[in-house]
Amino acid sequence: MTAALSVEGLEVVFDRFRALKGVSLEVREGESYGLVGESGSGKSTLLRAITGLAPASSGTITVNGKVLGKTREKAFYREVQMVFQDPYGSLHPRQTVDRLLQEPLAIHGIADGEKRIERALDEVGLGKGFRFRYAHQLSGGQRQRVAIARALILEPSILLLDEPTSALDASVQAEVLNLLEEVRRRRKLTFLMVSHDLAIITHMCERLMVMQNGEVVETLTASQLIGHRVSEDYTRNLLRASEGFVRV
Ligand SMILES: Nc1ncnc2c1ncn2[C@@H]1O[C@H](COP(=O)(O)OP(=O)(O)OP(=O)(O)O)[C@@H](O)[C@H]1O
Repeated sequence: MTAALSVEGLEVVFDRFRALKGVSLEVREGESYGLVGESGSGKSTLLRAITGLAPASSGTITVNGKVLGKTREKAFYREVQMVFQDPYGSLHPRQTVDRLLQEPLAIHGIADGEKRIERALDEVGLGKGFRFRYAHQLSGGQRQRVAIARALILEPSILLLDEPTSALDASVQAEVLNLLEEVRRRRKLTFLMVSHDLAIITHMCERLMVMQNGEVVETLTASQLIGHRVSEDYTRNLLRASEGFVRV
């Protein structure tokens, strides 16, 4: 299978702090790939470097066979979209859902906006009734659905998901995770997903990478993690720390 996304020797330095120290990974087309590791290990920085929000000082990022340059061209965002952790911060509260969805369409000069907006709202389980509501009138779960609709509206092939449900209540979390999984299957999307919750990662992802201090510790399949067939003590400790998961 071809790689949808590959990262080779990626370095990110903030002032003199090396947040990523030569990270490599390969995500296959249509795969859902997880990133785990304790807080500060560089998971978000990796997603942000892919989208151009964090400065890569060296390394190569390839998306659908195309090596990215220093800056992201407009076309990149039609291939890759990101969903952030906090649906309160990522959507302007005083904008209507319609305006939030129109914005990327206008930037990319897309003509069949009406159809895309209706499809996206249906797909995320909100429907037309939500189109002229303001973001501040929505619950956290509904906001995250709008954020997902906005990510889908340009019909990307890759979604980068940074803890997409950790700001939500447990019951809403499951609904949003199921929605993401449905959308992935329907649209044959590739996911690269960060979560601190190993149960979520093993539920959603086929393979995963464990990170620590800006480096790759090991890569595993979900079933290796579930079966505790891990090579590194760091991963064993992560498993131990998520005790609920260990008991399963
Ligand atoms: N813009 C920035 N300027 C300076 N340091 C930064 C910046 N962004 C991230 N860092 C640092 O880089 C390291 C990795 O941060 P990152 O957010 O990628 O970790 P993470 O694994 O996603 O953690 P969490 O699970 O808490 O979100 C941290 O030490 C963080 O303080």
